[in-house]
Amino acid sequence: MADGLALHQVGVRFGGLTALDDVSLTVGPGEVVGVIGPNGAGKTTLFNVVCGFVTAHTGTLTLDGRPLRPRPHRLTRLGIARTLQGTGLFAGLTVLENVMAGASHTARTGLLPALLGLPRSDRDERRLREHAHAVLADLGITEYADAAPDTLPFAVRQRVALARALAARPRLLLLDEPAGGLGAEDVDTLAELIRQLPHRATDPCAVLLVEHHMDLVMAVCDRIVVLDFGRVVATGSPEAVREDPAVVDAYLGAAVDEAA
Ligand SMILES: Nc1ncnc2c1ncn2[C@@H]1O[C@H](COP(=O)(O)OP(=O)(O)OP(=O)(O)O)[C@@H](O)[C@H]1O
Repeated sequence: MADGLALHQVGVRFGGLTALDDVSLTVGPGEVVGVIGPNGAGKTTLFNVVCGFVTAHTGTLTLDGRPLRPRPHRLTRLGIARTLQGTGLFAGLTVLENVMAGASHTARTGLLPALLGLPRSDRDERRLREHAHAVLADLGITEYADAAPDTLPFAVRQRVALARALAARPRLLLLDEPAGGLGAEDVDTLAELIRQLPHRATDPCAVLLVEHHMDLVMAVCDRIVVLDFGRVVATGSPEAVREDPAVVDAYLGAAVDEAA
């Protein structure tokens, strides 16, 4: 069975409403895969299934061929990290501390030794701090290390949220609408960053990107999965998907509905 993440015929219902129906997709190592679709197509539900916020009623998930039953608090231990809509940064912590929190599961000592200030927790903290600094440098935001997140422009906060996710050294990064609230120039910078992720010298990772922003998806994805009414209506390269009549139909239908 293939390496990476795979969803096999996943279905989700909310009461009488079918949010996902028979959805299959894969994200292999080194791939950037995008999920797009009009409003209500099921993108957020799919993201939530992979994060473990929503349980699939039918179908299965696998990671490297092994059954995956995601739980939000256990994702990083599986090598999966995520960013959510908005930045979700801790307001009481500095940028550096937020990024350290992203990697804290790698610390060998638990909370108690840290609170008691035991030597091993000092070593752990120094290691986390150095790693967090390296990730900030990698993303070009070292200058904000000591700042409080809520004093920073939104685009920088987004980047800090990404740094926090990357600090966990994921093999797979899940991005939920990372372009939301960004201007055109910031979207271009983000696109460049996402494209690099699978090719980084240290800790390269695959990406599953759920996103409204078509230009971003077209610019960064190797493969795009198009959802409409909870079903996959097309899968392929950006070029193939752009030309696919089912995709044009899905978006045109949505545009006509909105106009009405
Ligand atoms: N917790 C829930 N309870 C009931 N219905 C839900 C719930 N979450 C989503 N839905 C419904 O499931 C369908 C898919 O919603 P979802 O949010 O996944 O779509 P989406 O593609 O992310 O939409 P958008 O682009 O507007 O964010 C919609 O009809 C939505 O109203």
